Parts: sequence; C-alpha cells; structure tokens
Amino acid sequence: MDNERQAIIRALAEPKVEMTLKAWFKRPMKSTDASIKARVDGNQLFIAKGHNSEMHENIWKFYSESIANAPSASNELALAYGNRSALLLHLQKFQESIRDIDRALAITTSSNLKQKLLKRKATCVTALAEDETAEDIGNKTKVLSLNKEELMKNVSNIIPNNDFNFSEKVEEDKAKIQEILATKKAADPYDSVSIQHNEKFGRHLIANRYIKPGEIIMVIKPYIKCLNLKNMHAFCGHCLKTSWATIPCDYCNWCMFCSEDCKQEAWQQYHDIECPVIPYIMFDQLGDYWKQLALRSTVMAIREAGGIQNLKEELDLVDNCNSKLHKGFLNGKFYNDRFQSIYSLSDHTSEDALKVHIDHALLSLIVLAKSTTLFGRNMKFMKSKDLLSNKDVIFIGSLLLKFLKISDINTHSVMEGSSLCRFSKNLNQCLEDRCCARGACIAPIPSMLNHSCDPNIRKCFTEDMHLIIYALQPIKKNTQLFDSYLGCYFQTPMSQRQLAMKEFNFTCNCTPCRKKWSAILIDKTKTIVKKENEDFEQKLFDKLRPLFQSTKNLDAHYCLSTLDYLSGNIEKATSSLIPPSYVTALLISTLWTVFDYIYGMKLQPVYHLQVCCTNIVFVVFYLSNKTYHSEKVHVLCLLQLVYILAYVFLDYTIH
Ligand SMILES: C[S@@+](CC[C@H](N)C(=O)[O-])C[C@H]1O[C@@H](n2cnc3c(N)ncnc32)[C@H](O)[C@@H]1O
Repeated sequence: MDNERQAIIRALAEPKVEMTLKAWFKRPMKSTDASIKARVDGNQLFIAKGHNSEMHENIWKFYSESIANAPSASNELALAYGNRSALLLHLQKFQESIRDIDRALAITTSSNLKQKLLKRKATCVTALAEDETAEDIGNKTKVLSLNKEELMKNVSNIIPNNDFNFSEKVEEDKAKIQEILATKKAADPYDSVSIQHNEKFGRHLIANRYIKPGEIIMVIKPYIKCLNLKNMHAFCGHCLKTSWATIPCDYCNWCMFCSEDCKQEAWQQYHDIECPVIPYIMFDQLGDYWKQLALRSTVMAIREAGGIQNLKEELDLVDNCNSKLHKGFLNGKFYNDRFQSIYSLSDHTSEDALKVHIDHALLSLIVLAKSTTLFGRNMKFMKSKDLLSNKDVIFIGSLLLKFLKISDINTHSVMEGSSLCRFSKNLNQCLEDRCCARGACIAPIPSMLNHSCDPNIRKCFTEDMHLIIYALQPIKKNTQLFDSYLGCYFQTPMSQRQLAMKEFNFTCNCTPCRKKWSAILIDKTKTIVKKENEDFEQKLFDKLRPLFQSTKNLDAHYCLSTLDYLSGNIEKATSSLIPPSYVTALLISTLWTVFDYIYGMKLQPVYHLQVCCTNIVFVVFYLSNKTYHSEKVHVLCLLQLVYILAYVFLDYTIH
C-alpha cells in the first residue's frame, strides 16, 4: 500500500485539510424540516391524478425519506408512517400498511390521527379477510376442475402469441427453482471453474468442464453491498431486499432496514462506525457506491482481523506475497468472504478517477477522525498535524483509498431481474435514472471475470441477494469465462463500449472489437439474416419469433422448460451459424431475459394487464358457474368488470 500511503500523506498536508478542520461543523443527523418537506412532496404526488407505477414508487420513496429524517418518536415520524400506510393501502399491500399503522399508533398522541389510523387498519383487516374469501373461491375452482382450456382460450384472444406466457407447471417450477438455488448455494463455487493467471489477462476464471448455455455456474453471497443514493430510502440498507415498510436507523437520516434483525446486524458489522460518517459523504451521486463500499470494507476488515494492529500484519502478508496468482489466498484457497481476497483485487483505475478517489478517501478519513471513536476515545484532531502524526490515521486513510480503487474496478451492479426497464425506459435512460439499478456489491470470486464484448456468462441477483453466474453461450473445457462490463457488441456500438472501457484501464481486444462487428440488434442499416447462414437462420428466426417478441412484453411469463428450449437452440445456433449472427444474438439476449425472469429479483409491481387478465378469468368463471352466485360474489364480479373497463377505456395503471 506504499502508493496509497504517499498519496494520503501528500493530501493531508494540503491547506484545504486545515481549513476543513477549522470550519468543522456538526451535521444534524435527523431533521424535522427535511421530514416535513419529503412528506409534503409525497402528498402532492399522492393527490395528483393518473398515478402510474413510477409515480407510486416515487411517493413511496418520499414517505420513506420523511420517515428516515424524522427524529425518533416524534410527531413527524408518526405522520410519515401514517401517510406511507395510506399509500400502502392504496397499493393493496395490507400487511405492510398495518405494520406502518401500528408504528404510527405507538408514537402519536393526536386523537385525530389515531382515529384515522384505526379506521385505515379496519379497512386493511377487512380487505385481508376478503382476500381469504377470494382464495377460497380459487381453491374451489380447482376442486370443481373448471375447464381451464376454455378459460385460457379467452385469455389467448387478448394476448396474442400466448404460447410462452403460460406455464402449466408454474407451481412445480417454483419448487424446482428453489431446490436448484439451494443446491447451488451449498455447492463449492469452484465446482466447474478454477482461477488462473497470465500476463495478458491477469487473473481469470477457466471452465473445468463443458458448460451449456443457461447452466448455473455458481451462486454466492456478496462480501459487501450497498444501495445507491437514489434508493437509500427505498430498500433495506443492509440486505438490499425489497421491503415496503422499512424502519429507520435511530441516529442517521440515511439508512433504513427491512427488520430489527437487519438493523442490529448492520450495526454490529459496520453501521455503528459508518452512521455518523454517511451524512457527510453522501452529498452527491459521484462515487456513491465506491464511498460506501470502501468505508464498509474498511470497518469490516478491522472487525474481521480483530483490530487495526492485527489488520496491518495480515495485509502485510498479502502485500509480501510474490505470486500474482495466489495473492490474497488463504491455505491455498481464494475465499469469497475474506478481507484478504478483497484487498488482493485489481485496482488499476485511471488517473482521473484516482484524483476523485483521493478526495473521497480524505473526506471519509477526516469524518472518521472527527466523528467516531475509531482512533481512540480521547483523540482530538484539531489540526492536520494531529492527523499526519497518527500512524493509524495514515494506515486507515491508505486502506480507504485502496478500497476505493478496488471498488471502482470490481463493483457489480445490483439490478432488478429483467432486461427491460420496469418503466419501459430505454437502456441509457434507465441506467441514468437508476430505475432498475438498486445498488452495488463486491464479491471476490466473480471479480476474477475479465471482459469481452461477446460474453459467455452473465450475472443475476436472486430475491435473497445471492449472485448467480450463469452461462450465456456454450463454454468449452479449459476456455476462459468472460463477462460484459459495459454492454455487449450486439446492443452497444463500439465507440460507446471503448469509451466506457477507459475506466478499466485496458484496451478490449475481443473478436467483435477486432473485427468491428456491428451492434446487430440495434443497427437498422444491416440486413437481419445473413446470406452465408442461408435458410437455417431464417427458419430458426421464424420458429422463435413469438418467443423473441415476448421479451418486449413486461407481462410475459416464462418457465424452466423455456430455458432448456433456448439452451438447445443456442447450442445449435453457435455451432452452425457464422458469427456475427442476428439470430444467435437474439437467442442470447432472450436467454438472459428468461433466466433473469426465472431466477432474478424484481420489485414485483403488479402490472395492470396481469390484473386485468386475472379479472377476466374470474368473471368468465363466475358467469359460467351458478354455484357461487352469492351477494358478496356479485359485488366482487362487478368490481372486476369496472377494473377491466377502466383498463380498456382509461389506460389507468394500478399496482
Ligand atoms: C474485475 S478485474 C478482472 C480480474 C483481473 N484480471 C485481475 O487480475 O484481478 C478487471 C481488470 O481486469 C483487466 N481486464 C479485464 N478484462 C480484460 C481483457 N479482456 N483484457 C485484458 N485485461 C482485462 C483490466 O485490468 C481490468 O481493470
């Protein structure tokens, strides 16, 4: 860490450090004004007409932000929980709404608010009871063995090309998917790959055997993860899972958690140290992932090693290892959950990025020194010489810088499980707005993956935040696994890819870059099916057209057999079609849509069309069965009809 050490010493000697220390101010952790502002912003959106999914999510984020900012046990906190509970009721998330109502009731002293909350709770409880009744009716449908084919025919008339939208085996599939994931989580990540090193690629992963498209290579837990700035108030800041009814940290106005368990675990692992630092460093989107990941990695490493002194000794061992392959290995193995592994990862950032990282490391270091007890309870850092003369401060500053550089190169985005934006935005807009990118993580074994613009693997996150690496193309024994860092050749033009690659400080020399393949799936000037591939490509395209088209539909459903079907076709296409082939590219991009749909995490908004179709099935069933013509079911049927009409005539989206 010599380079980082020198950079930190130089930075600490700059006049701006003295000025920062002189002008030091205590940042307010919670703020009544900020809480009120976020709640009012949420209210304004809530009362506006024509809500769509994106608006609902924004209102939810405003109310959560209001909760995060409200001082503990304050009236503002009760009001913020109360308002979020109203939204959750509107979204028919009754259980979550009740949780927020109970939290508000436990705090508020206002009898007016209490009355409103109790009324809302009664509505939720009634709705939950009705849900049970509806479930009963559904179960009875199965007993009566309703003519399912006929029902599906009705639905097919509404959704053309329904072949791939309906799986007879959905329930069977669900159990199988869970079983596959559990087996893979328990398996050794090195079952089908090993780490190798050469001068051209540095460390990389090699297949130990043939791996077929769609096959899961490993499922592992990231070492460290965080949310991005846009989503700090939306999901659990520790496990990153979706939770509609989050609870705030008692001190800072940033972190929220899905449960008391997550809140406690985060506190014990890193949040006790991070809590006073976060409000100072999370002021903009620049490096929001890196700053958090570096800070969390530093605190976790100190804890794992058993103190700063032990950590210094452990890291010296890594630094003194002469083997480029075995750096960070422990007892001959590269673990996914040890700080030594993270510390040994590649850190070749660009010169421009380095300047930004030094500034970020410096800021985190100063706040750690001023606002925490990391360097001792009685330490007072009044002047820059106090920082410069403290060996632990220099060491932690160097480590923060090192982890910032490592995070820059080795971060995996935690994305929603779909290749389509939830709000139907184009890829660039979606990335810029961070609609589907929830956060980021570091996982050392997947960090061994090098880049190719024609990748043979892809990553996907499960609902419980495990990282899956799966094959996109056939991978022969002893060949390298390649990920795509910033876009594949068939979707992203070469100029854009090469610009993005500068961040990683290497020149991509993959076949699409060398042979200048066109971005075949978006380049409208090229003929779709190549002459050389003749009939086969056209035939394959015609056969798979409905499946390809289904990927443009957010409401499409897929099952495990769709994945097998695609896998077989990719094997056929890659062995028979001359690349670059339009159909092979389509097959690969369809495989990831299907795989991510099956295994990936989603925010799971209920899209209107889905609800509408379910309602049509219900109404058809009701009209054709006199057995259930009770008063209650009449009302239900009428409501379903209103819903269908609203969808058809008003194009009104409801979660
Ligand atoms: C996430 S790491 C991948 C593992 C890395 N090879 C190592 O030795 O740790 C990313 C870095 O690997 C190198 N790299 C990735 N893809 C490459 C490629 N196709 N050719 C050469 N170097 C590559 C670059 O230095 C990049 O910054």
